[in-house]
Amino acid sequence: MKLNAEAGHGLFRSPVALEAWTWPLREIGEALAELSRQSGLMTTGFSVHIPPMPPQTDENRIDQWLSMAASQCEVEMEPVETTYGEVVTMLQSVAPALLRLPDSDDHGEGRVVALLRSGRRLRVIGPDRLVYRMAPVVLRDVWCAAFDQLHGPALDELLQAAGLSERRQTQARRAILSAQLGGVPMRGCWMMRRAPNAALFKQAQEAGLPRLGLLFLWSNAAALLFTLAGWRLIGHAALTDRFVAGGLWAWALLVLTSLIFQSVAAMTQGWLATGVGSLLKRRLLFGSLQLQPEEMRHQGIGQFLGRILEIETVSQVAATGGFGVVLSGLQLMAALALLWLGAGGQLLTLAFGAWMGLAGLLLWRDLKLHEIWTQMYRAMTHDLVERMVGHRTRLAQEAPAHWHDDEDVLLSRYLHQTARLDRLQVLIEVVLPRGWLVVGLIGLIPVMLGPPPPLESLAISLGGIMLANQALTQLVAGVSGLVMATVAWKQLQPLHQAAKWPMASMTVEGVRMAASEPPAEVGEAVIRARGLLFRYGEQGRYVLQDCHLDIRSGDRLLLEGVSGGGKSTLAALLSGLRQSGGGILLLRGYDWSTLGGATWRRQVVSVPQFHENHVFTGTLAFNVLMGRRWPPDVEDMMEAESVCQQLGLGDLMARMPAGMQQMVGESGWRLSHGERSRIFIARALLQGAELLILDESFAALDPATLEQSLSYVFERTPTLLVIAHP
Ligand SMILES: Nc1ncnc2c1ncn2[C@@H]1O[C@H](COP(=O)(O)OP(=O)(O)OP(=O)(O)O)[C@@H](O)[C@H]1O
Repeated sequence: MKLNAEAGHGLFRSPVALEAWTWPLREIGEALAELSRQSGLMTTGFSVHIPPMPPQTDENRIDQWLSMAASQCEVEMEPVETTYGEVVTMLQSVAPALLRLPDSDDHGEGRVVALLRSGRRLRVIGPDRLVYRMAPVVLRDVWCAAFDQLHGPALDELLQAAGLSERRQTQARRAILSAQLGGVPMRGCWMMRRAPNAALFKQAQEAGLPRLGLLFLWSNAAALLFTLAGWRLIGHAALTDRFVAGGLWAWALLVLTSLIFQSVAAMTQGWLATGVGSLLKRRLLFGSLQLQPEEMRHQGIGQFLGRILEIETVSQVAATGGFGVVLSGLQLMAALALLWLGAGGQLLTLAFGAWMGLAGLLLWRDLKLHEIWTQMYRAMTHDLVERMVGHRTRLAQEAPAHWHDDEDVLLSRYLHQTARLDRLQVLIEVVLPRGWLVVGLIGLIPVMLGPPPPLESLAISLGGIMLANQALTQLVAGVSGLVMATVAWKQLQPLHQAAKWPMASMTVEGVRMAASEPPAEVGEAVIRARGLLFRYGEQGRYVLQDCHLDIRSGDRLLLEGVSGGGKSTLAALLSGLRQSGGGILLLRGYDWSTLGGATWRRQVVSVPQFHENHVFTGTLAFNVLMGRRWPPDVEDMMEAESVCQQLGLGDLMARMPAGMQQMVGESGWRLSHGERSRIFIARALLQGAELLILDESFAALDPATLEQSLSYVFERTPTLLVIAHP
């Protein structure tokens, strides 16, 4: 197949075969590595080689392979969906991206396009690492070829019969197909982004923040310079008593130019604030998702909530405080220059330097007091949330007279600290800027006592004193904001640090195994455990000791034992939610570090006990299809509905007005204990794992529903381990 792509950077312009600028599907990992290199998103010098993907067409597995390849290349691939009618618009903005073409080439194998640049001319990277340029419609035609071929022939006949020229026919064909198929969803595109755990500065660079910062600095400096020039002009005219029309025009022009620069600075400030805010939020949200559930529990929900609230402080106050400080820095420099040039000379400049030193000391003290105050404030939020969560226990356990004792102590300490902080704030916000005016005027007294200075240099000194006062006011406001943001940032450190951890562990071997190995044959070893050891914490007693276990494909096992005997702990080890403290644990012959956590957890799925599991606020479909690619396609939805029906949830779905799209969870449709436990089972079944572990999942079901659900689970699961009490 030949298409009108141009090779190189315009070196030659002959039509190039499709095979030259598209990659075989099995080399999708290599295409991704090359794309991340050429787009500049991968910064490490060494070359990454991703082995060929085992042959397959399953979208989920291709997704998995891509995620693995992306994690090796410091990027993240996000699936993008569009519609037939919007393909060209999407291609013009989606790069860097990978596009999977329908399996229609001569070898019956799918192909992939590595889209490097979007715009009016697309640039794609071929397997020879050369860049090819083409119009968006060329790629559109290739991507949509399957649809066009389906509907095209009948249309072509009609257009030929209409007697249109060839060019008009092509245009009319595209327009009619767009109108007919405009809403048809198009999948198979993945947008490439820098991984959220990449260095913060790199992400800021990508968002163009340093450039915006420079523009902000530059426009403010220019605005200040033009304002000072305006003052100079008008001051000179006033002192020499020489007002001329030309001078007034020049002054108006200077003021107008300064206004223009101020507007640019204000606009840039807005863009910067939004950019910094969204960057921080994205980063910290990613960090919070990286935390282990155990860690969150250890910190408590109150501490966690307090931290989340701090995100808002950092993103809002850091930006506004930062702008204030930058602006005041510029004004301070200008004020120092004026003070030096004016009648006050060295003495006044030194006095201002000393005053700045005092300001620095007070602001440092402010930072320290603020830190203590924020810790108290967060401890109170933590305490309040914990008390709200456990208020019934408190009502039952404590005498009414003592219900609020601890709160009173916390509150009085907090108020004491607040009063100290308020006193310091008065000093900083009121005394510091106004006090300087007094000091500045006193600094001029020696000048006034000597021979009278020229009026112009006296005016410059006065201008310098006023400007320094303005700069101090600005500085105080800016630094106060920065102090708050610094303290909040310290609170957010655990989230920020967590955002630097490597993403969900995916190894080449693990993904290759998941993508290529056929399901285990009946009787083949799935799990092999030898001498497993486990205890909670460093000091606790061993919950599992010298544990041996073999699970083979096709097994239906029942695990019974005394309460607290370690059954759920074993399930957590087998499903990769916890790591054993010793012994050997193999999944189909591979250990944890070879397979990587992501593959392990896909192969063994566990439904934990009721209190450890969650129905999320979202649709029923979302809750049962969480283990699959989202958004789901029609087949996923049909399968999910059928699984729910088979687990006896048909009645519930019939009662729900929106069926599978009904909102469930905290604020949605209320579900019974038994309904929730079957939603958990459906979620696990739909993940299609090799081994399913059900931990007391049937406890809330009546005998008939239990039998129906159990026989369906038997039917669908290759290997099953059920934990139950006798
Ligand atoms: N997160 C944890 N931190 C510390 N100890 C724990 C933790 N989870 C469980 N344990 C302890 O480990 C032991 C085994 O608990 P596990 O939940 O595995 O038992 P089980 O056999 O599943 O019990 P049951 O049949 O009552 O559900 C118990 O003594 C329990 O107190």
